[in-house]
Amino acid sequence: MTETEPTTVTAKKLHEIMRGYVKTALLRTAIELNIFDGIGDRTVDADGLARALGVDARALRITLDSLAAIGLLRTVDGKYALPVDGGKFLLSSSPTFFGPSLKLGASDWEWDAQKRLTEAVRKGGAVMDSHALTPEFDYWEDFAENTTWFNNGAAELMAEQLLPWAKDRDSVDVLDVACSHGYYGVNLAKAEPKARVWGVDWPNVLPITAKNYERNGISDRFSGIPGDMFSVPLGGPYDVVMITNVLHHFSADTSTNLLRRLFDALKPGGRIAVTGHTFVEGERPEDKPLPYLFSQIMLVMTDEGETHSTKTYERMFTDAGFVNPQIFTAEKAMHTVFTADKA
Ligand SMILES: C[S@@+](CC[C@H](N)C(=O)[O-])C[C@H]1O[C@@H](n2cnc3c(N)ncnc32)[C@H](O)[C@@H]1O
Repeated sequence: MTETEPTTVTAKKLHEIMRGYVKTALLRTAIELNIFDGIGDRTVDADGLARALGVDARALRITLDSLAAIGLLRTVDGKYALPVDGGKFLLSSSPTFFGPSLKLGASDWEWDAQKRLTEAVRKGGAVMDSHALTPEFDYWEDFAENTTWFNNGAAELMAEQLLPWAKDRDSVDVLDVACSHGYYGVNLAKAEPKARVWGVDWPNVLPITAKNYERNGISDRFSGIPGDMFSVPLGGPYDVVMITNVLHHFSADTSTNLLRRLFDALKPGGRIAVTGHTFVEGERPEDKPLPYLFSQIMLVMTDEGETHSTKTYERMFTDAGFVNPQIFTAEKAMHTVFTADKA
């Protein structure tokens, strides 16, 4: 590990961190009140916008100034406009509207859970009554409904890795474990007409998956397997097993046991495809914060989950019997894609 500049702490930095929740509240409120849609491509004054939105004018002026202070609006001669290119993420008409993500990342559940972080650190895991490991947890319905475009980059990257390999196979039967919205299977099935997908998830989530397959015109190639991925009969054997953004809910040992079960569901010569946040062992959290902050979310959501390193992923694959573990990253993908084969 190389020596670098020592981390400095200033009162300003502490104030910013301490009041980080104010920024979360501002973003939530701006979306809930349709402030960005209300502005659109115009430059508006606070009083007019307050009338249009039916809110208090003084309170809105304060909120608009605060939104400008954190870079989510621009002020022009005392009026307000969206930041340059802001509409891409801030307008509900945009295909990359960020609003739905707030139902997860700024949800009451996540907020309440982080308020109890101290308890979670004392205990070593989730303290909320319902959490990621609770069967039919309603947060997973919101996840399936609202994890929109930002999963697509990794889903595309995974399909790009699987398609050339799948092209010459007689069948492409896919098991998508903990499939949620189903985008990973949808992406593959849309590009590979032979692909048929069986999706495992809790019974309250699978109707949302089915709707997404229907929306994409491929519902005839999707079947749901409702139940607990650790115990439900998985059917098969399959050519491909996917398990995306799930292994970080568990310790490496529990994940390896699950991978062994998935290994058994694959045909010889089959392939497993996994995605997740990860880090390279030896890298410093200071240099690449996201995977470490994601672990912090897993800490309050699960009993033993955390972001696994690339080395841990490789070890989990080989301990579960897989060969040829590979890692793929791309600028467009927020998550890393891993594949490994059943010899
Ligand atoms: C973080 S989401 C991942 C969803 C999707 N694969 C993705 O990459 O975005 C976790 C999913 O796992 C499902 N899940 C969690 N525990 C499960 C279990 N024991 N059996 C079946 N599904 C489970 C949840 O319902 C949820 O849909």
